[in-house]
Amino acid sequence: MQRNDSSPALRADGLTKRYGRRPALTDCHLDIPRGRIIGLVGPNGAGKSTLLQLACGLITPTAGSLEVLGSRPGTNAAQLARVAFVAQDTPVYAELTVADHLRMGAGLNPCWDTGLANRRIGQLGLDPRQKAGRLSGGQRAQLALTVAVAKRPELLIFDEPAAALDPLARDGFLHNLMAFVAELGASAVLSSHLLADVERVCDYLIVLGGSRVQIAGEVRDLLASHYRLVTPRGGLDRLPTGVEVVRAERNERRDSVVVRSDGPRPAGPWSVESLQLEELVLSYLSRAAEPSAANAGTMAGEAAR
Ligand SMILES: Nc1ncnc2c1ncn2[C@@H]1O[C@H](COP(=O)(O)OP(=O)(O)OP(=O)(O)O)[C@@H](O)[C@H]1O
Repeated sequence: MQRNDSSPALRADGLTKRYGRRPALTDCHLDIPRGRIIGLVGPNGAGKSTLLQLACGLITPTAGSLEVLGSRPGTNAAQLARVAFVAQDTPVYAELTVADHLRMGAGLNPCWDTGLANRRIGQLGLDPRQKAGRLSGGQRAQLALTVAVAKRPELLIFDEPAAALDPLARDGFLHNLMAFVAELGASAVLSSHLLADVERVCDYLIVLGGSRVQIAGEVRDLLASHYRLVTPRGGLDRLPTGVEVVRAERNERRDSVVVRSDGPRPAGPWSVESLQLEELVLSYLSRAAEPSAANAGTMAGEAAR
């Protein structure tokens, strides 16, 4: 049941969540189109699970707003049916069999796709009579993915889905995730500490750090608008104007600055190096972790002083 609806997959406006006085998310703004696989990355305690739980309607914001597929999350059964959530550790019911999970999914979800669920279980080679508690970690993750996808949701939400899986199981899981998202024409958001996984499957990135969105955007655009300038030591004063310094590093021989700029890559007495996604993420996370940076970028020239 795919709706012809152009509202964003996720839209956050000043989204803030505090637990008591502890901020988990602070003044977050997001506007993410549909049809993306969104990678949500950030260090422990950055607020990733909090954002995903808000998106499922399991918790509510302290301030600001969040819309999922154009509606407030979890407000009614129809909205719940449009979103599938797989929590950390891909929970399944240990005493229920694989077939029980599918029966339960069919009973609880109005758009349940029995054909898809059975086909998947067959492809995975899972025995429908097997209790879920006796499945391997990889099989449990695949069962949870199957149940989530057979709902035929418009948005799939995964909290660290592949963290406990060995590389082969992870590879299979991610492959299936991409295939399902394409088959359903859905969007997906997954949090992960595994940047290589994010790089492989995600076309949109959110970096959370210190409870704030550090950067968000299409991966392709982010990689095009960020690069590293390298100069001999002391060369930072000669950076071009108009570039935002994300992170500056110097050692005895050279200065190196990761910058953001939407303009053309500047010519000058520096070399320009493209970034891998991992380097881009680490640059923002390093900046967020620096107390003096106050999470704000500096413009060219300021960084060198
Ligand atoms: N139920 C809760 N009660 C109180 N504080 C909480 C609760 N849930 C999360 N927090 C706090 O909110 C902050 C964000 O936590 P969250 O679990 O969202 O981070 P995370 O990025 O998912 O971390 P991790 O990568 O370790 O899973 C942390 O400081 C955490 O201690």
